[in-house]
Amino acid sequence: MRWTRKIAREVPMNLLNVKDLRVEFTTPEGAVTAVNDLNFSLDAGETLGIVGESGSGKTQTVFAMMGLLAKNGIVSGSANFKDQEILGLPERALNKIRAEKIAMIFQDPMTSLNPYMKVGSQLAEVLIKHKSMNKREALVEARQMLDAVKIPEAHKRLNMYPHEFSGGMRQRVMIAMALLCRPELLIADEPTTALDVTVQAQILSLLNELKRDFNTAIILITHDLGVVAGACDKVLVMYAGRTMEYGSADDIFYRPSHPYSEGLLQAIPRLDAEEGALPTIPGNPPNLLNLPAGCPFQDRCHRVQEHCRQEAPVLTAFDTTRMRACHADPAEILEAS
Ligand SMILES: Nc1ncnc2c1ncn2[C@@H]1O[C@H](COP(=O)(O)OP(=O)(O)OP(=O)(O)O)[C@@H](O)[C@H]1O
Repeated sequence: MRWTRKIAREVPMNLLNVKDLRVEFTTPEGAVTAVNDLNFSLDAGETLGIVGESGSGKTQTVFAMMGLLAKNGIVSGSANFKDQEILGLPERALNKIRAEKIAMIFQDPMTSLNPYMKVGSQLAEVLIKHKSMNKREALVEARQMLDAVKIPEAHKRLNMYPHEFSGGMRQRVMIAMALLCRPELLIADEPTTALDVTVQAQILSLLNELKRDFNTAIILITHDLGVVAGACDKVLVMYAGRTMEYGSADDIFYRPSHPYSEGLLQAIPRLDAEEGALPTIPGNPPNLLNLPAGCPFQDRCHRVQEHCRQEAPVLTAFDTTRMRACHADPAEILEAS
């Protein structure tokens, strides 16, 4: 009996399996493949960072899973959440999953909060609708959740409107709202981008704490590789809709094996850096309507070889904990890090 319990604790429960996820948009100029055969998985209580510059396909990846693609989007592949295929589920079933099992928070909390309704009523409404609570019970639970996300004087805040909160506090309210139904997965799309650095750090540390307390798995979407360092267990680096590197956060942060990850790392502001412009990766991401033959990163890659312009590298296991899509010698990149 004791042995069974021990095993149950040690073997993490697989929560989400995404296989060959592909998103194509039909546009007057032609088809745009925004997400190109993506594969990743997530265990209960684990945090995955999806990192890449603007337009790399991060948001469309999760939109596809959640049934939120624009009308001109076509999705294929598979997203298996707790042994249920969620791609292509009817709206009703998706609504239930979105309300109770997989919650989402975005960069701008005001897009999800009603400016004309007190915060307490908005939180309570979720519980009345999805947990069949009465208003009194719901307000008690709402206050407890505001406490959990460390909003001071939560009892007073219940009676305030969203505009009376600071940006960081509003993001905490959104996190509280997202966690009310105890989702098993929280998708946070650039949750700290609009906040200043100190508040950003507080929100990330809050997410870490909540993950531990509620055992919620998190997909954290960001363009800033620095954000994932302390917050994520594993990282998927995306470029032009494709996986460039996928592995443990420690590996990618401390020992990147892809030139694109190297570039993202160099673009992280460092406290010990001399003053001056932050290095960015020269050039711009390619036009998805007109991708070059070979590797999509070739024109911006400082390790480009002739081969890269002819043949797209295939995503291949590189060591036991990661995969990479690159023709360059990983040993050279590791040596430089
Ligand atoms: N409805 C649409 N029709 C055509 N192309 C679209 C549509 N929606 C998104 N795209 C394209 O899909 C690509 C990926 O977009 P996505 O929103 O996933 O990027 P992202 O990595 O999340 O970037 P950001 O950080 O700027 O949000 C972009 O090139 C975008 O222009």
